[in-house]
Amino acid sequence: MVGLQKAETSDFSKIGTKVYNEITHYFDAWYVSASEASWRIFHYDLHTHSPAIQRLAVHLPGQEQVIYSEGKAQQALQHNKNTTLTGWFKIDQTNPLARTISYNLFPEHFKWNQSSHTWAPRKKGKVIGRLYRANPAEEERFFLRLLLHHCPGATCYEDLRKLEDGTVCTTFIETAMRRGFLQHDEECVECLTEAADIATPTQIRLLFQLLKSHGKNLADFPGFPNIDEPNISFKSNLLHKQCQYKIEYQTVVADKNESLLNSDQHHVYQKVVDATEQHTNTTAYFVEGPGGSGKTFLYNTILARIRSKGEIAQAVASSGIAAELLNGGRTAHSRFKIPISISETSTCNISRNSALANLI
Ligand SMILES: Nc1ncnc2c1ncn2[C@@H]1O[C@H](COP(=O)(O)OP(=O)(O)OP(=O)(O)O)[C@@H](O)[C@H]1O
Repeated sequence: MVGLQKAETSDFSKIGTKVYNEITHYFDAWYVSASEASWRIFHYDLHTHSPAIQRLAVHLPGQEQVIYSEGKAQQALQHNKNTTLTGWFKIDQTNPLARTISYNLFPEHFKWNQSSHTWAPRKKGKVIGRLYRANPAEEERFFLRLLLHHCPGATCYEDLRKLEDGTVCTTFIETAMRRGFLQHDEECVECLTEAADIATPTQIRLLFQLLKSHGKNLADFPGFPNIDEPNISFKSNLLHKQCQYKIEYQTVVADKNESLLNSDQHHVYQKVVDATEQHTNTTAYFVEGPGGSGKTFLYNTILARIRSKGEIAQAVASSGIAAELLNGGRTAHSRFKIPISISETSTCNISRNSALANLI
């Protein structure tokens, strides 16, 4: 389904000198495609979520979130309600079945009542539980989260710190260590694997820094690459993306489309493809034709042919809508960092050793 597309009509030079209401601007110039319009007319779901997910609080004793109006902090504290975690401790005190289920699996068998802030046995529906994320740098909270995955039946925080022989540890870190949850660095591997899927590059760099500060490297964990390898070559993300086109697929597309080109299209196609083969040729070609005459089809055929040779072809257009129609297309402003307000002396904002400079 084609999503919402914004037709830009405003005068960008005025941004900053007058009040710019981005939301009004968005709705005023809102383009609804035919497929989206029919989707909305038939009231199809815009998004679904299956199975439902119950988010589970993970907080240290007395550190749960309390929401209060200004000046009513004391009252809010007195009437503080259970969180999903303290509610789990409570039901474990009275319900023998609840005591057999760990916190992360609890929503599959028990239902959280949002108004009474209590758990009750689930009668219908499939719901899975997800504990809020904790950063390893938070230490105690991180290890509490770890213990909550493995220790069913806790009726208070102290129970979570209890060892099998009844000894109560002073911290969650100590409990996790003594119960053997950290023996093989498995938690670190899990943490890195999870980070690879969901963390931002900054968060990943922080994790890497944390590993280094403990004298470890990725290569210390099975299945992770040794990034100290001297011969390893790193491509920038930009370059990497451009090299990801599958040559076989691009060849099939180029061959198929080439056979369909009409004589005018074929004439331009041959000229441009021949020019790309001579790498010193810097000729600019302009293709003109009425709407629907096959210009975009021609561009995509040329792009596929160049990419089928393992070479890089940058597809750019002056508007987002036009760029969408080109395979791997971007707006020229975005790709080449062209300033929005330009003067005679404007230049593209590309620094010398950047990934973009390298790509170009
Ligand atoms: N040689 C061809 N063989 C088969 N289909 C073609 C050919 N050329 C164009 N088409 C088809 O014709 C339709 C219109 O072509 P296209 O979108 O490329 O035109 P355009 O000139 O870029 O239009 P506009 O200027 O409105 O963007 C598309 O569905 C395209 O796939």
